[in-house]
Formats: sequence, C-alpha cells, structure tokens
Amino acid sequence: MTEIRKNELEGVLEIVPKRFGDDRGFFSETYNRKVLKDAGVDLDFVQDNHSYSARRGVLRGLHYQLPPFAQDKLVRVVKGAIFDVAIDIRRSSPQFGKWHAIEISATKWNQFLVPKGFAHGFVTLEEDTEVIYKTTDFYSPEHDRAIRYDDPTIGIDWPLGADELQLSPKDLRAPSLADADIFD
Ligand SMILES: Cc1cn([C@H]2C[C@H](O)[C@@H](COP(=O)(O)OP(=O)(O)O[C@H]3O[C@H](C)C(=O)[C@H](O)[C@H]3O)O2)c(=O)[nH]c1=O
Repeated sequence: MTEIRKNELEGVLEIVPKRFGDDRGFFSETYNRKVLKDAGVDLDFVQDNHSYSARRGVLRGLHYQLPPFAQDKLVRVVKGAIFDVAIDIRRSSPQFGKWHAIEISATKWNQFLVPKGFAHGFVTLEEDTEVIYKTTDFYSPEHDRAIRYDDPTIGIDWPLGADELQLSPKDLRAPSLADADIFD
C-alpha cells in the first residue's frame, strides 16, 4: 500500500500513498496515522497548511520553528510540482548542515517527511502549484525562523537560477546558517 523510502539523510523520508484509479478518477488515503506508526513514524499532526504559488520559481524557505514549537512536517503537492529540501540544523548531529531534496508533485503523488530539527524549503517547478502540509505543532511567530536559501555552507543545488526566483522580503533578508538561532 504506502511505500516509505529512506535516503542518505537520516530522519527524512519520502512517502508514497497508493492511488486507486478507476473510470471515475482515483481515491487515495493521503494520511493514515496507523500506517505511518507501523512504519516507525509515530507523529501526531495538529495543523494543516495550504500554500498556493502562482509562478514557477517561487521559493519559500528555509524555515523552521524553534522549541518548544518545533514542527515535524508532512508535505505533499496537489497541483503542480516543487523541488523540496530538508536540511539538518542540529549542531550535535553527525549530519549537521547536510541537505536532501526530492521532487514532490501531483503526478508523482509522493510526500516528504521533514522532522523537527530540520529546516524546510521549496521552489516551485510549475505555475499554479498548491502545497498541502501537516505539522506536529502550532504556528508560533515568536519561534519561526529562516536561513538564507543560498547559504554556500549548505550548498543546496537549486534547479533554478537566482534570476528566476521570487522570494518574500523575510526570506531575502534571512541570516546564514552560522548566524541563525538553530538546534543544539
Ligand atoms: C507558516 C504560517 C504562516 N502563517 C501566516 C504568517 C504570514 O502572515 C503568512 C505567510 O507566512 P510565510 O510567509 O511564513 O509563509 P511561507 O513562506 O509559505 O512559510 C512556510 O513555508 C515553508 C516552506 C515552511 O516549511 C513553513 O511551514 C512555512 O514557514 O501566513 C500562519 O498564519 N500560520 C502558519 O503556520
């Protein structure tokens, strides 16, 4: 049924729920707590988010919330496609500063699990892209933080050039990893 794929970045997962197609269209259980728990992902999500990006090249990130409002995120795309990135920003982690990216899209029907302690960001690969994601804690502006998307010490290999990107003022002035409040 649901496929769960690991990668070289410990903690981050690609999750692909099954889609049951028929001549009407399809049905899919896009989230099932028991299925994830049986696969070792025992998380309680408390908030659903939905972001719409009009253009290809909208870059949101790199974002995270500090404790006690740190969030695990389960990200999926219901229209369009994104290049989705997670970065381990826990100073004590042996993979500190390491990143992993996958393409998440309505076509692939895949999802990205980004744990607490990781920064998250994406760039849209198509116009009119809609991202839906669950979080395990509530939004707390006081604990919301950003790291600049192009920090050379992280070295994310974004698929679009800087001249193709659209960022919020907050993201344009985000600090480097070295200057950011991060996890111990
Ligand atoms: C995240 C969030 C935002 N907001 C409000 C705050 C702002 O007035 C407005 C836009 O927020 P922001 O510019 O932070 O939205 P994004 O740039 O899409 O941020 C998100 O994008 C990256 C990829 C993430 O992983 C985070 O979940 C989140 O930071 O929505 C809320 O009311 N609740 C929320 O949970």
